[in-house]
Amino acid sequence: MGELGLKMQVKMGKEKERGRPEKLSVYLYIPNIVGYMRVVLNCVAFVLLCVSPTKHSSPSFISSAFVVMLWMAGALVYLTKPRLAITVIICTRKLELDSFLLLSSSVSTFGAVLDMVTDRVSTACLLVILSQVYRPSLVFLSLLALDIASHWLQMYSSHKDVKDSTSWLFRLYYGNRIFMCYCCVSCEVLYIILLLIANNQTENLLNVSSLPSLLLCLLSTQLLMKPVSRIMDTSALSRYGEPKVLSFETPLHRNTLFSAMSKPVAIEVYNPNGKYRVVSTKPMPGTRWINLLVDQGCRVEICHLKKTILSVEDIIDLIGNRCDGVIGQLTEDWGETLFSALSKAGGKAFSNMAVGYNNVDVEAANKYGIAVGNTPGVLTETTAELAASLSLAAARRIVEADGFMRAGLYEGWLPHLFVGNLLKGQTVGVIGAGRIGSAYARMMVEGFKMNLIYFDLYQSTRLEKFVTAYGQFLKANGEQPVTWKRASSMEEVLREADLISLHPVLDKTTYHLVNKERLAMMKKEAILVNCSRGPVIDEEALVNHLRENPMFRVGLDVFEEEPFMKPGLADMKNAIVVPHIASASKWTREGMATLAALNVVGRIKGYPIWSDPNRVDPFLNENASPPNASPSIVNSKALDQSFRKLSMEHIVSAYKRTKTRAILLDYDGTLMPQGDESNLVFIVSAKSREREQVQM
Ligand SMILES: NC(=O)C1=CN([C@@H]2O[C@H](COP(=O)(O)OP(=O)(O)OC[C@H]3O[C@@H](n4cnc5c(N)ncnc54)[C@H](O)[C@@H]3O)[C@@H](O)[C@H]2O)C=CC1
Ligand SMILES: O=C(O)C(=O)CO
Repeated sequence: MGELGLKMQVKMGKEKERGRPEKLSVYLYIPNIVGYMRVVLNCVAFVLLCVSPTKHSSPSFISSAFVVMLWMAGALVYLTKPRLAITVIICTRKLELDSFLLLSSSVSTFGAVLDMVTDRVSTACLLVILSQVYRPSLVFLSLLALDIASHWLQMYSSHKDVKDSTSWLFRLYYGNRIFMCYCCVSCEVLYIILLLIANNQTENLLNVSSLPSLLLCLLSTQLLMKPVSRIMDTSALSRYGEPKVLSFETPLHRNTLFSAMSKPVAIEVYNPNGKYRVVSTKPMPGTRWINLLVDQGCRVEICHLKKTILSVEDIIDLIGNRCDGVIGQLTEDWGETLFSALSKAGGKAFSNMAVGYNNVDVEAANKYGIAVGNTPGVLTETTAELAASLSLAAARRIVEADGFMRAGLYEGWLPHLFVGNLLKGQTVGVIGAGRIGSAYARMMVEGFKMNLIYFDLYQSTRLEKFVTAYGQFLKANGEQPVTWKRASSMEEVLREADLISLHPVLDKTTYHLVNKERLAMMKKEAILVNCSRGPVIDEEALVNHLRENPMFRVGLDVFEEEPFMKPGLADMKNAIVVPHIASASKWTREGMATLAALNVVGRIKGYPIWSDPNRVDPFLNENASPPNASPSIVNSKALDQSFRKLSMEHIVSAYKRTKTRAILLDYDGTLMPQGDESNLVFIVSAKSREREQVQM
């Protein structure tokens, strides 16, 4: 650990310069200094005593008794620990008390203390005997004091709180069990050798009638107990599916020296010495996002608080007094208070792990110059697929039928049993035909040959072209062609469609977009699906409508006051309700985490903003490094007006200067150079929603 300590010490010294809390750096220094003293003393002891071991007559009765007591205590703890761990695991699995599991493992404060105490008992036994059989005994007693002090201090600072993948030494130590084992037992082995040397000079080691020999045999057994108990422990934990708990890659961060003893702070830290501090308010799927942040020099802190929705106060605590960026969740209230706290902590970026950002006060972020990221594109198809699933489940009454079967009510096929709606040839209505709305429309048109009617503030020519082409294809094959219509009002969609799916953003214009009056306009047997945001529907009005119209069905992924449902909704057989899982596919969630992380680090490092948030594939390719850009920053214009001020003249002169190959016209008003000199592309403000590529 000595060299590791040095590395940590040097890095922490630098850290201090960057303004980390000094308290932590000091704590990290102490164990390392103590550690070095230990190494030096070990060497002195070894040389001194190998050269001229002065055999002490015989250990006094008191010290022998002390040694035996220590040994017994150590052995007892070792013998009971694996069993204790297994019992706790079984109980916690049954009772779902994960915190207990954490407590019993060696990454919790309690588990780590237990670990340390048993180790120290073992070392103490040897050192006390050595101090009796050798002179000067003071060396051994000092070694014992140092051993205890250094391990105790280390536990509350760097010990097991390290996953610095950039350091070859840490990788070797934490990634290689054999090397780690060697480091852990080498001191004890050294002491045993000393004991053997001393005993060999006078008596037969196997002479169990002599007290030192007997103790030596017993102690050797105890040294073996450590690896044996570890193996039992690890295999027991992996059998119960929690090998991660014992892994050194899942450290608990202890950010203050003593408060950690009573209340472990549930923060997982990666790359503790990273230059930029990025906090994630929740653990997010996959590890790529962590690796990408670490590669860019970030210290990543992941909050593991059991609470599902973090309060503003919780997040203020997480931000602390130095934080460069935060990755947050759509359940959190990112307003003036949090942006002000983040700004005070030196923060530059926040990203929602979501495409929707109605939980974020973008004006407040602008005020503090903080970038707000979101995660478009990666969840488009996944979300559309859930909307399609809810549409089918509602049309064919799948959930009702499933409950019927499970209740043992099925007595045989009947002509009227769970009759639902055929989708083919009917009209699908889409409100908000953006990325997800369009993807959903294509699925329903192509998959079920439905006609399309949509309402959006913008024309979706690409979607229209798709339906036209598909209609022509069907016609050419002798089938009834599908049709499309862009409605001039939302009411038109409500009146005409048989199945309506809501995909707008949530803002002032879409709040209670579907209310009592508009529900009344819909067909009595229509199906309504909502995978956008709960408040787009007046949920109370919906419950009444469902009650009065039993053949009207809904599929809801989102609710007005999540996680709650309005009274009565849960009792409605004509409602299918799922807990906001529309984007919940593994690939998508991992991709969302990646985009959110890259948004934050991109802003921190001053990278440009990606030209097209609808085409984020280059960021999601796991086999290549992502572009040095923030994939999607929603307030880019407000943060950097200069992008917008560039005129066509600038573009043309830039084209001539740099041999730009193409210009992309985009609706969102940002102007961003992308690519390298030889392949420069500008994104130019334009009124049209559709993108055109103009070859120059
Ligand atoms: N349930 C879930 O898990 C998920 C929900 N979402 C929600 O879906 C929303 C849409 O996501 P994307 O399609 O990626 O966004 P998008 O920006 O591509 O599409 C939103 C569309 O809504 C339209 N719109 C805005 N105001 C409107 C109005 N008053 N009337 C009609 N249309 C209006 C916009 O013009 C735009 O075309 C997100 O904002 C989010 O709230 C997104 C992903 C997953
Ligand atoms: O991305 C969003 O907006 C969600 O609702 C969760 O995927």
